[in-house]
Amino acid sequence: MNKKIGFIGCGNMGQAMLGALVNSEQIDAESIMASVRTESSLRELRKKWPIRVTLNNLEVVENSDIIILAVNPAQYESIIKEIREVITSDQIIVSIAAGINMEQMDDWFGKSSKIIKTMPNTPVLVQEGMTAICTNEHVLESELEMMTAYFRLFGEVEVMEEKQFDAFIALCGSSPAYIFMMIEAMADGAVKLGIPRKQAIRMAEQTILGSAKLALDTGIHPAELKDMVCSPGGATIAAVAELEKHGFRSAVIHAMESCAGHSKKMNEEME
Ligand SMILES: NC(=O)C1=CN([C@@H]2O[C@H](COP(=O)(O)OP(=O)(O)OC[C@H]3O[C@@H](n4cnc5c(N)ncnc54)[C@H](OP(=O)(O)O)[C@@H]3O)[C@@H](O)[C@H]2O)C=CC1
Ligand SMILES: O=C(O)[C@@H]1CCC=N1
Repeated sequence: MNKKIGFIGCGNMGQAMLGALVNSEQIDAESIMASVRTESSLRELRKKWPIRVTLNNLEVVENSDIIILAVNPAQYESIIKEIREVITSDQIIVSIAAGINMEQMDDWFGKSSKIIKTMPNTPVLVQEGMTAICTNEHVLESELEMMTAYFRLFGEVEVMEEKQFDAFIALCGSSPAYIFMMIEAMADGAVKLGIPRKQAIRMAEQTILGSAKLALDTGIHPAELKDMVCSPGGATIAAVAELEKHGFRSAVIHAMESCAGHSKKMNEEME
């Protein structure tokens, strides 16, 4: 855990990863450097995190062993073309972008750079992330092991084939948004039923956390856990019937298809 880590771009996802690294207390914050585009983001970063910050992307490259590209997909091509001359063959480049494949990145780098493609999610900030990871052929097995260890600081990590990434984005990269919508909707329902908003949000959050933990810790299939809540002729099955009537599960499945489809389309548009 003694590598120098650089972030090029450090917004929502970059700061979730940065926060996890700093909070892990296994990485010296002084060994982390991040660049952003605007003065206002630079000031904000400097205020929030005890790391080195800059507006110069090349300075990040020159000061890092591992370089995380945490800009939006539309910026990838220009950033890669900006930094490729100063990247050396032993530096590791980490992509976190949706919709950009490794072949495309190889092409933009135009040389044998070591690329690790990942898809993290925002729960990495609290070390409960779920990250998928794959590499190009220039990354050694030992380097993949090292990077997996770094990603474990963020939560769970799984090596996956690149062709599964669009589906993984729908399942884990984007899904915190659906879960937060669920929390918000449950809180709205509770407010409608007379519970104050703040209390309702906290109770909904704890219930979602507890349900996920119950499923993970027991290994019981979610359908069975659902059945265990539904007492015969009881209140829960009335709610379940209503959710089915409004296509709850179908809405989730279609949303995920749309998410994965969009990610695939982004890939095609970049080619
Ligand atoms: N948000 C999420 O939950 C997830 C996002 N991702 C991926 O993470 C990446 C970033 O997303 P997200 O964090 O949401 O985006 P944000 O818009 O929050 O952050 C983008 C960052 O890039 C910086 N930036 C833009 N242009 C440049 C430049 N030329 N040089 C240096 N920095 C630049 C911005 O700086 P400034 O503020 O100064 O403009 C900002 O810090 C995307 O590729 C996305 O696909 C992956 C998984 C989950
Ligand atoms: O919305 C996006 O495209 C990114 C990828 C996963 C989460 N946010």
